Amino acid sequence: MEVIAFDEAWARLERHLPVQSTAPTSSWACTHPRWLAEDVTAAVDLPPFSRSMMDGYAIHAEDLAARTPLHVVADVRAGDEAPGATLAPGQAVRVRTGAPVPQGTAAVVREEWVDAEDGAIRLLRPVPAGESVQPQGDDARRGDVIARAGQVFDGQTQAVLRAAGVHECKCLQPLTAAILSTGSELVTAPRAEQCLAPGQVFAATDAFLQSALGQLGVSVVAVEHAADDRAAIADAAQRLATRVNLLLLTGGASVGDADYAREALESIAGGEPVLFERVFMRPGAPFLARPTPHGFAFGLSGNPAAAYVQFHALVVPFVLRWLGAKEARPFPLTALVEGEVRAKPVKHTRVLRGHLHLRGATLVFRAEDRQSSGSLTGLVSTNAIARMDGDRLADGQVVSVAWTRGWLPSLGLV
Ligand SMILES: Nc1nc2c(c(=O)[nH]1)N[C@H]1C(S)=C(S)[C@@H](COP(=O)(O)OP(=O)(O)OC[C@H]3O[C@@H](n4cnc5c(N)ncnc54)[C@H](O)[C@@H]3O)O[C@H]1N2
Ligand code: MOO
Repeated sequence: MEVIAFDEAWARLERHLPVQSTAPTSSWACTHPRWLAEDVTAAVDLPPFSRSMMDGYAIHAEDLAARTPLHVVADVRAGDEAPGATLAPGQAVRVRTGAPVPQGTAAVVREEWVDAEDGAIRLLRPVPAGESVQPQGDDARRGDVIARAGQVFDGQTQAVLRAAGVHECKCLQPLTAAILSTGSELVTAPRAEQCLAPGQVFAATDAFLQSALGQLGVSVVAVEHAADDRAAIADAAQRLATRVNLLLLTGGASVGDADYAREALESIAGGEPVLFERVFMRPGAPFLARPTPHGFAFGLSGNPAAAYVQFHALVVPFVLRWLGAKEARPFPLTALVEGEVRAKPVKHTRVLRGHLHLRGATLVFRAEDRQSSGSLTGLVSTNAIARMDGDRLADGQVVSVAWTRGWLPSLGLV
């Protein structure tokens, strides 16, 4: 059986990225994150007109240090049209934040900097030219590129596109996924009164697979379980692979006589041959990948902790690239190791589960104490994985890492 290096596994995945179709996407409807398929240009100037950034008075260039009263000739609110007449020396126009300023405005002097009395204002201090005025097109001019292909299309990008008058853009289509956990020992829908029979375990893995895929905007349309039955697993794999883009099969990926994942993935009609079935990574060596007619199928290890590192180390960056995130790659960040980590010398790439946090301004990774593929409880506090290629990481050494818990770290919740 061929065993390939971690980097070779990623290289093969990259070479077999499915081509995802694009779809027009509204900037006015709330969606899960997607990725832009094309550069986007502003349809209007942003802001569309020169506007006041303060409640105050628009004044002429000759009056920036005026000592004599300025006559207030108009009053403009946000939503009003700009006054038709050009501002002349000696005049002021009362403006509210967001209101268009008249032609001839050199600055807006905020209310706190004037004495206003009887339709006139007196400056309490000189005002620099340009003060509190945002010129039309200051943020972007019509035709400027405001977002690029490969950038994320989420609420933040939608806000920019809307403001710049872009109501629709092209994004890559979102993906659908199915999870198929296999194993006759798995209890998948416990009732309150039901305990484990001898030899049984509660199915755990689909929980984090489903929630992490959801955070990537992948809709998980089916979560199924199959006993260790060759035909049942193959049938479910075929049915699900026809229905969704991404099939994640867990369990039965190893070499035992009841390990049917490879056969099941191979029997999916069409597509290309299995890209790999075993990777020099620990945990997570039994790891299958196969392009299918509708997308892709992975066979992850049955051990939940091994499936977790396989998923975050290779499946997540692959899915992100497939979704259109051009920059996605395994272990994209670096951190300093906190505490020494030692392991048996093997040619495997080890993937450590651990915790990323800030020490001052430095990102620091602390490995969980228990790294065995049989230990799952550490996942409650795990928020990252790190790559270890030798048998030792010294305290303070730079290590490549990946977040595994999305936005939670920035809230300090984990
Ligand atoms: N003779 C060999 N045996 C094994 C090898 C090997 O190279 N030669 N590899 C070992 C390694 S490494 C791993 S990892 C496991 C992976 O095996 P499978 O993918 O076939 O996984 P299973 O045997 O189906 O299950 C392993 C373990 O995990 C439990 N499990 C499975 N699914 C779930 C789930 N959804 N939730 C919770 N727990 C689950 C299952 O009960 C087993 O205890 O193979 C080694 N063996
Ligand atoms: O690859 Mo296995 O996950 O080490 O137990």
